[in-house]
Amino acid sequence: MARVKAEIFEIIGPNKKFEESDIDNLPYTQAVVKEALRLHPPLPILFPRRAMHYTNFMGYDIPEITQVLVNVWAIGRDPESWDDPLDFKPERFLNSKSDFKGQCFEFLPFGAGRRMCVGLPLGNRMLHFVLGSLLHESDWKLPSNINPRSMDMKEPTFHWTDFNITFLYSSQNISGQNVNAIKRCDSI
Ligand code: HEM
Repeated sequence: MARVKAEIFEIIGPNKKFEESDIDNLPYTQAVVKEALRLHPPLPILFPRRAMHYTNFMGYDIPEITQVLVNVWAIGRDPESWDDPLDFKPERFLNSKSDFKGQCFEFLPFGAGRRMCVGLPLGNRMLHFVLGSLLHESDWKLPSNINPRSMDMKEPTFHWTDFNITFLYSSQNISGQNVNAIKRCDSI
């Protein structure tokens, strides 16, 4: 928080209001927003997709009419893609090409493909604008009797190994399909 504040004060100064046009000049603030979205994507599982026909994807058989759920929450914490995945380290996004425009498959807080979030430009701007304005206008402190280390910031959710992609079957499909032929996709 101190580093974001320092960056905002250096670029904007104490008297001017935070404006959307300032966002492009705040790389560390952008990295903080990305790191928050990596660890805490507001939509942890993307909207379901359905395979229109049989396909083989990276060696995995996906029968027709399979619903595919992409677990963005787990992908964002996958140790194969991220160093120290559970640590909040915005620096990992500085000088990195990793972005959430749907091309970096290890980082998909707005989804990807045809059904990716149409509100990305607005959502992205608002996150920076709200965070930036709150930090620019006010000093934030915990009450004196609260210790940051003792605060429970855990989310009541599953462990990353539970699944990265799950295949569900409609009842009409189960009867006709060899379910055993379908492998679990642990990493994408
Ligand atoms: C931090 C802000 C936001 C995040 C993280 C977010 C995330 C997402 C995600 C993950 C999806 C599903 C994409 C997929 O399945 O590939 C989605 C879809 C969608 N989002 Fe957002 N969203 C945000 C803000 C917004 C805003 C501000 C709007 C509208 C003003 C919006 C409108 C939509 C719509 C309409 C869809 C459905 C698109 C479709 O099915 O074709 N989102 N969003």
